[in-house]
Amino acid sequence: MAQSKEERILNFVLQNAVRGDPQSVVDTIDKYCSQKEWAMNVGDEKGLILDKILEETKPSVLLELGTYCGYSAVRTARLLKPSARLLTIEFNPAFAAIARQMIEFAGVQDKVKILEGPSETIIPQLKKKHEVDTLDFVFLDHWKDRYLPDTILLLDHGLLRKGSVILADNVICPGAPEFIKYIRNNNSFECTNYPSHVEYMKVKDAMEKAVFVG
Ligand SMILES: O=C(NC/C=C/[C@H]1OC[C@H](O)[C@@H]1O)c1cc([N+](=O)[O-])cc(O)c1O
Ligand SMILES: [Mg+2]
Repeated sequence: MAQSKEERILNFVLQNAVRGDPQSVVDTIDKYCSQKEWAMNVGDEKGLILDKILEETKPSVLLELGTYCGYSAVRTARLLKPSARLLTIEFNPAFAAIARQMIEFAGVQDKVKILEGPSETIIPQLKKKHEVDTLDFVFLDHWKDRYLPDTILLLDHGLLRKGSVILADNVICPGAPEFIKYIRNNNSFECTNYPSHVEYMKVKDAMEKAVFVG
């Protein structure tokens, strides 16, 4: 069977990064995806915005939607305190398998748990099945037309508390217009836009931070 792009990215990491060193895994994926094959990781430029917001928020319980190869899970986990936990939801089994190996190679498997399946099924299970009370930080990077329905699911299931931070990737490209319209017009959220570029490209993109104020 021909190798997938995601398998090529993983193999490049296994052969060129340092086992147990999450920064080297992040840098190696960025090197491959900027020089050899583009892939939809949040990347180095928007990754620095993610880093800054994580360092400001100091979250203990985090949720990511859209694991893909595990780039942002590794990038996030490298900044978390030892007791913090990241749950990351991935719909595609092939991507989940790549991400699992990426996360283990980086040595952050004790902080990261991949939940395989559709976000609309898993979000309602977070409290009872995954022992979540409320979420401190949510990173939206999955299908862009799921940003709004999944944000509403988080609210409906009492998963946000005063101060919970939602950070959304790609609010310009590919764009999440319904999500942006809703979140910027909802007084329960305080929004901040962070202009940037699509990973590894000169195309304009942005991230949106929405703090739940209750
Ligand atoms: O579609 C994008 N993301 C969709 C991600 C989908 C992931 O979540 C579920 C699916 O199995 C995949 O792992 C995307 C697309 C571009 N792009 O420039 O086309 C840039 C990005 O940062 C993106 O996140
Ligand atoms: Mg993205």
